[in-house]
Amino acid sequence: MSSDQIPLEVDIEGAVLLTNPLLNKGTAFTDEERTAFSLHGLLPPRVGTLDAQVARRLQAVRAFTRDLDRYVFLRGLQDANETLFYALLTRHLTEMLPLIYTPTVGQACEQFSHYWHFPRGLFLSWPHRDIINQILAHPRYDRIETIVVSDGERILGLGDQGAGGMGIPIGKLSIYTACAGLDPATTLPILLDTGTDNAERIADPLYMGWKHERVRGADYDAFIETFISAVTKRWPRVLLQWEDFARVNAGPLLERYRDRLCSFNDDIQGTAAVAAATLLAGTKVSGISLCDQRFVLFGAGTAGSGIGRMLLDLMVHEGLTRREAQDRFFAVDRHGLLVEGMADLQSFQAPFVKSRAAVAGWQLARPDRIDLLDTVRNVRPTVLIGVSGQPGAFTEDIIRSMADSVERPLIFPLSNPLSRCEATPADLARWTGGRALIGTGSPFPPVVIDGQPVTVNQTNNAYIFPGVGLAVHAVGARRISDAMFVAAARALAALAPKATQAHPKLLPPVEGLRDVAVAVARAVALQARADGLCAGFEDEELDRLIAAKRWEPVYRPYRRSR
Ligand SMILES: NC(=O)C1=CN([C@@H]2O[C@H](COP(=O)(O)OP(=O)(O)OC[C@H]3O[C@@H](n4cnc5c(N)ncnc54)[C@H](OP(=O)(O)O)[C@@H]3O)[C@@H](O)[C@H]2O)C=CC1
Ligand SMILES: CC(=O)C(=O)O
Ligand SMILES: [Mg+2]
Repeated sequence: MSSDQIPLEVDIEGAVLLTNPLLNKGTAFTDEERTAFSLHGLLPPRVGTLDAQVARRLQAVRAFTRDLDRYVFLRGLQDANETLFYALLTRHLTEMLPLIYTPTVGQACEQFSHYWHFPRGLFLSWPHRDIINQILAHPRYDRIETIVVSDGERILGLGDQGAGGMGIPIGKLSIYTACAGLDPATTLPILLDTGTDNAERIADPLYMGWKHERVRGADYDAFIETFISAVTKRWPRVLLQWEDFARVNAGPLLERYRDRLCSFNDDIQGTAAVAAATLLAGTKVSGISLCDQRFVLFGAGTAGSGIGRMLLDLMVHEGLTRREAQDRFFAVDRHGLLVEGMADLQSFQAPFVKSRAAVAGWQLARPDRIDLLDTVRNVRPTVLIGVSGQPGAFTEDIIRSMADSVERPLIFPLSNPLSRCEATPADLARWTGGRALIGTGSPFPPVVIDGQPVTVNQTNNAYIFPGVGLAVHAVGARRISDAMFVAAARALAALAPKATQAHPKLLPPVEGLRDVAVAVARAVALQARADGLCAGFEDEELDRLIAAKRWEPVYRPYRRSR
């Protein structure tokens, strides 16, 4: 008998059972179960199947005209019946992912206080900072193994959404379950509500968060310390993913806590790994090796610095000195190319700052500032990566200039959601005569050039974090090293479909994300073992360990607990 057929002991009945999303089966409760759990009369008489339920909900999702309505419907389904929600998601991943994740989740975070109808996850707010231990102590959280936490300050490229940022931890954890197969009963989305500086949210009478300007500095740090102390006390082996924190906090929080609990920052490390993987696959198509590329990074913040650091490490690993690797790297931020002596340089940007001598002979439009176009004209990059949240920043001039000096330019406008992307794939394809190898953070509508479909790779960290989490739980990793993310990147790059046509795919398709999670998990687990971060295991045990952590969205039979 497979584990899915072993009856589950259930101790609730009637309407209470039907309103428990982890146990509810809706119309799929069998006649025997309806008798055993006092469900007769509460459901229409005909017993249904999961397949029929999926078909019904798919029809309903498709009947809406607006994606935000589809999102609200799907969130309602998740709150009513998680098995059905995940069955729908996993069977129609390509169609559902943009609805529960980027781009739609961006709009959902902005509108959070307007469509909200049912609690999910935990809101830990500054006014309740003294009772965090008490809140976490509830037995309903006994099984928690994975947390995604945000403070809502940098939601995608949409800035501060305050409490509405909760949409992101919910969405990320849905991907953990759909792709990595983590049991939803073991996941917990958390929003740390330390106020918002978004004037629109504060002015909104329906805003549900703490209406107060953001707590900052030492008070903020003390709040996070209280939170982490409570988390590590309650769940010493938990995996915690930091998500969508502002630039000022993202890096420092990762560094402060990565040795205190098993945690990583998805925007820094997950994004770096997916960008590196797409790029490694791209080097095979362009024929230019990693160490021969010239990189321009637009947006030297959280994601940008993570991508930059991983690429530097990879180039050093391939044989360049750190200096040589840095010489191939140019980072443009809000005030232009990062050059020594500039105001507002951040310590995490240090590896990417150019000396004045390095840019001395450059032709510039203005003497006081080196913008992206100047940089592209002078560097003649082979790779252009955007993580700035600035729509339209990759202009026609910039892209045409880049395409003049490289046959297959690698262009990755990674900012989310669609409205924040640095350029549309259609424009990139047009301005480069279809030669660009394109990666975007969110899924775009298909592009056709000269009658040929142009591949747009969805270079999103959803290709990485599910596999990392699966590995952590499968082998009981205590901590997460940068090398584990490099292993994830290499494993993903190795899955790139063989490049046979003019518009090759650099990443496996989204419908393959479940297999990707397993392949990434294998590589990450092996690296965790090599780094001494988990107990030993035999190679041949690994597939079994991974499979044992995978929950499937199927209905198990129930019997009453005695
Ligand atoms: N595809 C993917 O998987 C991922 C995509 N992203 C996307 O990347 C974007 C950035 O995220 P993240 O790095 O965390 O955000 P950050 O705010 O940390 O970084 C953005 C950087 O861009 C800079 N910037 C702002 N305006 C300009 C401008 N006009 N020109 C050049 N630089 C500018 C910012 O400077 P300043 O702080 O001064 O404003 C900041 O340094 C978001 O849209 C996010 O959705 C992020 C993670 C994963
Ligand atoms: C994808 C993601 O993590 C972001 O845009 O922040
Ligand atoms: Mg993010």
